[in-house]
Amino acid sequence: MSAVTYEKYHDCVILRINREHKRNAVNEEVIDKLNTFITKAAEDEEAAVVVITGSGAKAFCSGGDLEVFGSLYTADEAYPVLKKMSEVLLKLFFFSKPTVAMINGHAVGGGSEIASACDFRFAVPEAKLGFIQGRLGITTGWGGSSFLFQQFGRRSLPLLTSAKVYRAQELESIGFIDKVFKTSGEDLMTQVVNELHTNFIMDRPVLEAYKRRKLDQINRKQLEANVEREVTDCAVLWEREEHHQAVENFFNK
Ligand SMILES: CCCC(=O)SCCNC(=O)CCNC(=O)[C@H](O)C(C)(C)COP(=O)(O)OP(=O)(O)OC[C@H]1O[C@@H](n2cnc3c(N)ncnc32)[C@H](O)[C@@H]1OP(=O)(O)O
Repeated sequence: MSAVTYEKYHDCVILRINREHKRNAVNEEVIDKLNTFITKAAEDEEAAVVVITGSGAKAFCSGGDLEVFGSLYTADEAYPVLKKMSEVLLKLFFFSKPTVAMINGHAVGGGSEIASACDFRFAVPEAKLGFIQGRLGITTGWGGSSFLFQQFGRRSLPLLTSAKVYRAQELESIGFIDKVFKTSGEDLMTQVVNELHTNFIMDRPVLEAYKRRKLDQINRKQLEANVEREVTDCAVLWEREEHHQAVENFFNK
């Protein structure tokens, strides 16, 4: 099965990361497929909204695949891989239609960065989200904190510096998550589509025009420069022993 699937539910496109056995961790195939499918969704005239989610009930995304990313040792090795994913998330951030992260379980590390690049965040009641990169001796490195500051302002810093994992309800109470569904389960995508059809004007040209108004507020060149600095900072921290030890600890737990 493909590492990411492109599914249609009426006028919604669902991009689903399909690596449940690794809690939907991101490897190179996920990066490439997300890139391809974001372009496909932009060209899809039926699609009004794009939803990103993970497969299974346990995780939205557990961040970078630590087996793949763990084999990168130096800053020079880490930089191009971090950069590649940051370019995909920039493309998602500047996507022409509204985007939703449907957080169906844990969203940690890079998973929280994907969620931060979306316009809206919905979650199941059991979902948890954390910018845990600090616990691994690194920072966000896919643009996640730049997207977070852009959308969430000064309330962003505590989420990053704590490196804590938060419950969906806590994040809803501070406005980072827009909607926590009452139940999870197999009909999750039906709930998402119902939510969109109840609370969104599902008229693609109208939604695209409002998305343009949002993006009009943003200095794209500045945000791209911020993301570049974030990638570089993370790559520099990457080669520290603290980081390599934390990755080793995860696999030895
Ligand atoms: C550039 C990237 C920046 C980053 O993303 S840094 C952050 C990297 N991510 C992490 O440190 C999170 C690691 N994962 C976890 O903390 C937990 O797996 C998580 C998401 C809370 C889910 O917990 P559980 O549901 O109890 O699942 P579990 O730990 O037993 O894992 C099940 C199987 O999945 C694997 N897995 C989970 N996250 C992974 C990852 N990121 N990379 C590679 N493999 C990963 C894990 O090793 C386990 O595999 P196995 O079944 O033992 O073979």
